[in-house]
Order: sequence, then structure tokens, then C-alpha cells
Amino acid sequence: MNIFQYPSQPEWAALQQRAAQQQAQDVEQRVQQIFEDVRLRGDAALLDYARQFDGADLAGGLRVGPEELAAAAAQVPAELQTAIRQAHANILRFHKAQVPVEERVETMPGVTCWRRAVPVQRVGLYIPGGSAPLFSTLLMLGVPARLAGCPEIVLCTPPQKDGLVNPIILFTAQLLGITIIVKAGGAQAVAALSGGTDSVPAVDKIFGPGNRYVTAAKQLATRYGVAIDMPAGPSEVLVIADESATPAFVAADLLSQAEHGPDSQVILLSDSLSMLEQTKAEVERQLRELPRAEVAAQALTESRAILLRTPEEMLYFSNQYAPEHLILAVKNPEQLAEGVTNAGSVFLGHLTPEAVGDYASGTNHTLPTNGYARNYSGVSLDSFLKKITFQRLTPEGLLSVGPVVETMAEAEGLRAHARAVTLRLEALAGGKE
Ligand SMILES: NC(=O)c1ccc[n+]([C@@H]2O[C@H](COP(=O)([O-])OP(=O)(O)OC[C@H]3O[C@@H](n4cnc5c(N)ncnc54)[C@H](O)[C@@H]3O)[C@@H](O)[C@H]2O)c1
Ligand SMILES: N[C@H](CO)Cc1c[nH]c[nH+]1
Ligand SMILES: [Zn+2]
Repeated sequence: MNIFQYPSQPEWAALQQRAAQQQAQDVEQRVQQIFEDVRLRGDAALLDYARQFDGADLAGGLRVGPEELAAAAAQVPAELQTAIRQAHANILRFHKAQVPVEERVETMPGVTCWRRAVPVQRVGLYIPGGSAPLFSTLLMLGVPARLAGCPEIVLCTPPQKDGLVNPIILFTAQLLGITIIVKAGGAQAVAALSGGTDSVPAVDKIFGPGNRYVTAAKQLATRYGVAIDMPAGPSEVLVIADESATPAFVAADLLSQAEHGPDSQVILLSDSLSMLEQTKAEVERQLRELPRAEVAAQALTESRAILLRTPEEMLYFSNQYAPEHLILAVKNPEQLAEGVTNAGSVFLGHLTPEAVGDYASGTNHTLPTNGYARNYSGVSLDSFLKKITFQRLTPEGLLSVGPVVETMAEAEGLRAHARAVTLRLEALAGGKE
């Protein structure tokens, strides 16, 4: 982890660059090939890629069968089952509070308009499984999908080498009542969801994070008329720490995202050189104790510790970078939080590690990365709903709004629009309605 002291503003752009951006073109080409192959060869291509990328022989088929599903719970320790149930309850509670209220609005006398939230009908949930089976991500996607009432939920996740799906993922799927589970990962899973194959139903919207192949494939899927939640790629955290922070806590927070993958990115900002130096030393010390030290160490080669002058300057840097996660490890986090304009999710104070949002506090951990926090929100109940507007006019309503429409339509030169109103107004005048 390199320390940069008081970089000038023109130097900021390089420090804010994501490592993943540099290889984007190679990945896009590869993903395009995979996509075309799956759309052409369907299940046969999925089976080949499972062998090539996941080392799995799926002779038994691409779908998880009832026996595999039923056998899962017995392999999940009771303590973990209880923890998953608690996280499920918290996530459900937070997302339930997002249920929209259907309100009828009378814009003019007799003109009533309303908006109804309707679930996206067919959704695909991608659950990463490459280097770690992220069953927590299934809670983050499955809870809002079920709450929204999506009638068809298709889960895709890479198979283990033995051709089975991780039992904790299956246990979580059962808890959520999800039964269509496909053993496919990476770009090939996204391609299958976007066009359908014999084993994979096509969906209307694809959700879920993943590595750079998954993220690039989701973007490609939009060209085929499929919606996506957002580009949620390699994990990131930016920590703003002042001298009140505890270096060991900050180091643990940085490492918690670095351990996700070699392309994760972590950034530390401080107005105290001593805080940067102590945290760097802590990172090196704690790194040695991690089972995924190699992965985290690789991510740390692209990480930065940056000395800036004031809390305002640190916030300005962070808003420009637009991190997926922002930790405010400062004396007065509430005040600093007021100024946050670009971030996926924000963690306030010294006792709020980012890890609680990853698992169990209740907020969603599927968040925009790679600077997309500038223009996207994280996944929420809303992501699984479409809002359809409705309206109905009474005779009084037609009399009040009709002339407005006639005038505007004539001014736009759209006579048929005007006539659609005029004919009805004449009918009303003639007593036909
Ligand atoms: N942004 C978020 O909200 C969020 C949440 C959780 C996880 N994540 C991120 O998700 C990612 C999970 O990545 P992962 O790799 O562990 O699992 P993954 O499931 O995303 O990817 C595994 C798949 O990648 C494909 N793949 C691997 N190497 C390939 C290659 N050379 N060419 C083509 N395809 C290849 C394979 O098909 C494999 O099945 C991490 O980067 C993590 O940081 C992000
Ligand atoms: N930090 C990840 C989102 O970037 C989510 C996650 C899953 N498990 C642990 N963490
Ligand atoms: Zn995490």
C-alpha cells in the first residue's frame, strides 16, 4: 500500500483510476465470444464452459434437482442456519419499509391518476461462486425479489468442481422459496439468462454482482433487450479516517474488501500522516493472518493511502471517486455524511464496519462499483418493481382537461390527438355519455 502525500488536484485523476479499467477491452472481446457461443449452442456451450472455467462435469444436467436441494440443509451447521435466518429477518425488515404506497391523485376535478407497482415478471439472480460462494448475495437479491412478488425467479451460480452447488447457497435458496437453480457462472450464465436455453429460462432483468466477466456480460445483455440492476463489479471501499480512528479497525475494513478478489480496490484518505503510517503497518500485520492473504495482497498493489489537508478535501476526493462503500471513521461522521453526493452505501463512525452491511444490518450489499455510484443506486425493492400509471376521467374530468389537450395538440400539429378529445366532448354535449 503506497502512501501519497498531498497530491495536487491534477494528480488525483490517476489516483482515482480503477485497476479494472485498464483491461476492459480484452474482457469485452472474450465476453462477446462467450455470449455468441451460448446464444448459438445453448446448453452444450454451458456444459463446455462449466468444464473449462469451473472444472465441473455436469453430466447430471445443468439444473439442481430436488434431491440435491433437499440434501443441502443437513450440511449447514445449526449456528450458521440461525445467523442466516437473522440476516434474512433484518434484510426483510429494511426492504419491507420500501414498499411503495399507491396514491390516487385528482389533478383536476374528475381527472384521477395513480401509479401501481408491478413486479418484473421474470428475473435472473446471479450469485458469485468463483472464489467464494456468496450466499449472502442470495439474501440480498432473493429477499427483495420475493417481497416484490416476481413470479419467476431463476438463480444462476457457478458449480463446484464436484458438479454440485454449494449447500449453503441451496439452503438459502430454500429459505427464500427459490427452486429454479442453474449450475452456470460467468458470462455464459448471463448470456443464457438473456436469451434462454433448454435448461435456462430467459428473463426480463438480470441482477447480481460478479467479476469483470459477469459485469461486462450484463452490459452486453442490455443490447438484447434485457434490463440489468447496475454494473456491480469488483468490490471497493474508501475510508476517510481522522486521528480519532483506530488503525487496526481501519486496516481490517480495508482488508475486508481487498480479500474479495485481486481486482478489488481499497483507498484510505486521512489528514494525519501518522494515521496512514500506522494503518499501513496494521494492514501488513493483519494480512499475514488471512487465509486469503494472496488475493488481498494482489488487490493491495493497486490500493492507495493518501494524505490530504482537510475533511472537506477528503470528501471532495471521495465524491469524485464515487466508491461502492464509504466508511467515515471520523470524530463527527453525521456532519461529514451530509456532504456525501456519490457513494453506494455509507458507514458512519468507529463501530460500524462495512462488513455489517455485507451480511446482516439490513441494507443491500449489491452496489454500484467502478464510479457508477455517480449515477446508479444499489439494489432495493424498487429494482424489482415497475411502476405503471393509470388514469380515469369522469364527464366532469373530460370537460376540464379536454380543452387543454385540444389546444396543445393543435399547436403541435397533431389533429388526431385533438380529435380524440373533441369527438368525446361533442358526444357529451349531445348527451351520448
Ligand atoms: N459490487 C457488489 O455489490 C459485489 C457484491 C459481492 C461480490 N462482488 C464481487 O463479485 C466478484 C466475484 O467474483 P468471482 O470470480 O469470485 O466469482 P464470479 O461468480 O463472479 O465469477 C466466476 C466465473 O467467472 C468466469 N471466469 C473466470 N475466469 C474467466 C476467464 N479467464 N474468461 C472468462 N470467464 C472467466 C467463470 O465462468 C467462473 O464461473 C468479486 O470481484 C467481488 O468483489 C461485488
Ligand atoms: N462486499 C461485497 C459487495 O461489494 C459483498 C459481500 C458478500 N460477502 C461479503 N461481502
Ligand atoms: Zn464484502
